[in-house]
Amino acid sequence: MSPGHLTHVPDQRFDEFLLAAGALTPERPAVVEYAEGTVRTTTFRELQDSAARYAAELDRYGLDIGDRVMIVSDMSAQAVALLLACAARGLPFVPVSPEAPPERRATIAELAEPALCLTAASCDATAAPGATPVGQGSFGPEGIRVPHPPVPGARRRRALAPTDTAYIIFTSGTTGRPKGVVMSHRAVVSFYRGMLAERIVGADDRVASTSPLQFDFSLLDLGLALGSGAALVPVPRPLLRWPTRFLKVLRATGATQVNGVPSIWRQVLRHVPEQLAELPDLRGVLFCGEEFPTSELRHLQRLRPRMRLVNCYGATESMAASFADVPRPLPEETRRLPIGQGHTGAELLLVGEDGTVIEEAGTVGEMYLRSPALFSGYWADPGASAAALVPDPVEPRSGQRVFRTGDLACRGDDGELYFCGRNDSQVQIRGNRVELNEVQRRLLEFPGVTEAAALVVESPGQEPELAAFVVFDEEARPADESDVVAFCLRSMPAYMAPSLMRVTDALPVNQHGKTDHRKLVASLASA
Ligand SMILES: Nc1ncnc2c1ncn2[C@@H]1O[C@H](COS(=O)(=O)NC(=O)C[C@H](N)c2ccccc2)[C@@H](O)[C@H]1O
Repeated sequence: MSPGHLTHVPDQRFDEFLLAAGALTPERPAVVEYAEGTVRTTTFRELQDSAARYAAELDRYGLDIGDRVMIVSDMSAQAVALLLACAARGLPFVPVSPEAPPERRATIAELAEPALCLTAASCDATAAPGATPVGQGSFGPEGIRVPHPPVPGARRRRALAPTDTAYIIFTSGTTGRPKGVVMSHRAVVSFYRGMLAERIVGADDRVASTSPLQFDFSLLDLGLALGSGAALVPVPRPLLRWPTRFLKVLRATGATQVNGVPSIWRQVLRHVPEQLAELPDLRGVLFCGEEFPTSELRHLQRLRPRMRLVNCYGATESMAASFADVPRPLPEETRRLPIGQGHTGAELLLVGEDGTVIEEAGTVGEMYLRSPALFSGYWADPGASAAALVPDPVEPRSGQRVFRTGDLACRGDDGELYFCGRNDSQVQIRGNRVELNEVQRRLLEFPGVTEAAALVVESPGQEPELAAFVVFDEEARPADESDVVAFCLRSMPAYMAPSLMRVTDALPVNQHGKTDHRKLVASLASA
């Protein structure tokens, strides 16, 4: 966008944006689903009708603008219709994956206090422990069923504003409690518009989505597909683990674009590269969430040299921040991928420890994001919100807030930004955010554990792994390592549970008295 030139486009709700392009072509496919060998298509007209039916059913419960609806489901045509219905009624949706353990769902419900918790009729997620039946229900092709509906409260709102909340995504939090990222209709639609300016897909594309609904990557895929008048192809999560079945879904649905974290390609590249090379329709891949190992990226490029590869960088606090095409072919000397400088309408700044903006190439700084797509704040956490949404370092007097990403980067000679890691204890496991402090706190809750450490172990060509070390009280009988892992899995998603667990007599400390992570990692090698 040229400086000073703002095109006037009226604010749209999340659902209005997503249905606008398809309204011009109502008979075209909006969602293409694959189940047990059959492909089922939902047109834009059918999707709009389903959303309208769900919205009318939601009206029965007398909910007010801002009342939350927790949705436990994988991505599907029905789930998309329900997201659209909630948005049309100003009801913030809180997406939770059926894979999330019941205790995690209970924690999110405790924090978000949803008026309704609707579970997809097709999924057998067990009820969260201690959940009261009020507001618990299901949704599916037959509609919404809530056996014990909530009693309507007094209405406090008259009309929805663009700054009202479209959704809240709960992600790993440093305090050991999930953090709720609150995204407004204006923020999400601003991001979607910035993303569409990158021309990643067109109306004839079919965008395969491989992320769970509770990961905002799935919402990016939804906006990229429907916003472009293209079709969304939800890839059934269980099939992702089988490379041949994953490719079979792509072939059967005619997917032309595949979005996902880098690790979804690992097994395909390892076991069935020739099948990937032969896929007839695939012409684009977008990845995000963590760095794509350059060796694997080169392999992918060799197999499909004409395919466009887009590196998407960003955090849930703005859905994403930038897009950068991977150079084709990737030069041999390339060690780091460019992440771009901010999508259309957004700007990534590099800021030094002294708070000044860094312009020169080669100097590492922390990325701050200026964007209309910034989140409203963390749910019920004004302190964390104020620490993340800070005064504009270029002109603090303006009152404009920018997002402190916690990510380090440096500018190349080409002016491009290159990711250089984090400045805190947040790590990415298979593209998912993990706060090591949250894992550590959970380990310390295990009966008898007196000390705990969680860290990430990285080895070339392998996925980063979570390692954990626990020390038991002398009087306590040390538990089996597997019991400690199971204890973590009860309250956290699988990607947050340590895959390397060690019971040890003591944690080594360095000269500052801090846990010596290097020695812990070395102890794994010697074991
Ligand atoms: N392309 C990258 N290279 C390298 N490190 C990265 C990259 N994309 C994120 N990250 C890292 O992941 C962190 C964000 O983690 S997160 O909040 O869980 N969100 C995500 O990972 C997904 C993110 N919301 C998203 C959703 C949809 C499309 C793009 C991005 C960033 O702060 C970075 O540290």
